[in-house]
Amino acid sequence: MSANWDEWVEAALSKLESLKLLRSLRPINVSNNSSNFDGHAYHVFDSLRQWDRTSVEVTISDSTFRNWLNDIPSCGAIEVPKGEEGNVVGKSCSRSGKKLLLFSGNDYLGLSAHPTIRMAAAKAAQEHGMGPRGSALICGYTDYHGHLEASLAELKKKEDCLLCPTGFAANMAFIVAVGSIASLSASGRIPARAEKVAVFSDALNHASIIDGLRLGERLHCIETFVYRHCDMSHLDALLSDCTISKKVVVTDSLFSMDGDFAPMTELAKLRKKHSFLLVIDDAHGTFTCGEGGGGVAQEFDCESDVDICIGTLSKAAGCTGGFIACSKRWKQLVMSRGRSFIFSTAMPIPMAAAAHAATFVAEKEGWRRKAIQERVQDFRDLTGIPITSHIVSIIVGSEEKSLLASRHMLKSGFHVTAIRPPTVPPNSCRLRITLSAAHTRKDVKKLADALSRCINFQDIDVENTELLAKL
Ligand SMILES: Cc1ncc(COP(=O)(O)O)c(C=O)c1O
Repeated sequence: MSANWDEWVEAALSKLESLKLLRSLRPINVSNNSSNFDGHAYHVFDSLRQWDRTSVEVTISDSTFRNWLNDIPSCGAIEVPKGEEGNVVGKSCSRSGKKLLLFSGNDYLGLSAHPTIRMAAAKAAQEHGMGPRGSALICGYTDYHGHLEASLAELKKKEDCLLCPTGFAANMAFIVAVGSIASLSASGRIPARAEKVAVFSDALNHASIIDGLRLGERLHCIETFVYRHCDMSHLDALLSDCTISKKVVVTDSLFSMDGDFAPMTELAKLRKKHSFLLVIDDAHGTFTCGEGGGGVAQEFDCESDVDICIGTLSKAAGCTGGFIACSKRWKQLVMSRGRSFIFSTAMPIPMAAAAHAATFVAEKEGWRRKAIQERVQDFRDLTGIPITSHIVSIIVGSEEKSLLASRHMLKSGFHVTAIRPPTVPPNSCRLRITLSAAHTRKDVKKLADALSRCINFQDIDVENTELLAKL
């Protein structure tokens, strides 16, 4: 991190201390067995097992299937499939409904059903229930949370880590906290322009980053500069023109809707040139990328160039929750100023226990990352589409075309969602396909066959991964 940023954080913390606004975590020890956390209790496996299929095989009722085909809006009431005698599923009746193969979830390693992770959650629930319910600053933070933070800090090669209720909350908390540096150092009540924090944000960043920036602007702390997607010349020019000294660049590391990687090496070079704080949202890269699952920065060998790594436990870890891996001083600042952290209940103990087990399993079961890469290669071989990650974005254009394609896939037995505005810009509606370690080559072959009946693979626009729909 640039020396300036260290100084600004120190000054903000001193100011908070003088105002008696510095906050602390006070872990409550609920576990009397620290061996819970050293990995001894965790079993790992060396290949795909039957339970992994739970994360990609689902059933929906016949009426839900019909509603989806006809795009009938629903509030999600679940219709319990009935057996011949009308018994509830799980008693004596057979399960009816439509079986689908999911190519739409974010459980990239297939860990949500892993026995070690189930066991960790179940054991913690048996022993502690949900644990103390309250914000982490009041009574919601336990030794389970502390151990999870330590394992995530180690994974991300950072000094420390702060858990948040979700990844969305983590991005909001960090951005509001970084903006608070402007208000804490301002000479007047409202920061003057030069005292603000200039945040440079990729045009395709996740909604939680955008909302955090909107809030920071509303609080008169942040001025936002949006650079064209992954366009480093544009970013360089914006940075060079900007007279605000406190500069931050924030980017998704692997873009959730497009499946492309941020240009990490170029970002690291620009960071040296302009001394900005580099913040990445590694929601889709954590556990899936890098040799040990350390994420996109590990994959691109630039972990030390990333100052702050934000992530989620709701995707490849198969759990839920968010985190900010950073220095101890940054952690103190976010704990004291990040409102979506401060004013929200801490994650339940079983979830912290499950995520801790998932962190361990994800690192040890490296074959899962290899399996994802193999599925990516299978998809490339079968379709000729030069995808670079496990998130496949097939742009079909209009909303109507994307819905037709998604309906065709549904009829063929695949859950592949059509992504439409406001998630993506108008006329760039797409099919978003996600590949997981729980998929087999056979699954990808069947998917490609079904896709080939609604998409012309040869008409691909490689630049935009854009395809012409046959429908
Ligand atoms: C890039 C990115 N960041 C953050 C989030 C939010 O994570 P969570 O689902 O844990 O709130 C998501 C999830 O949709 C995401 O795709």
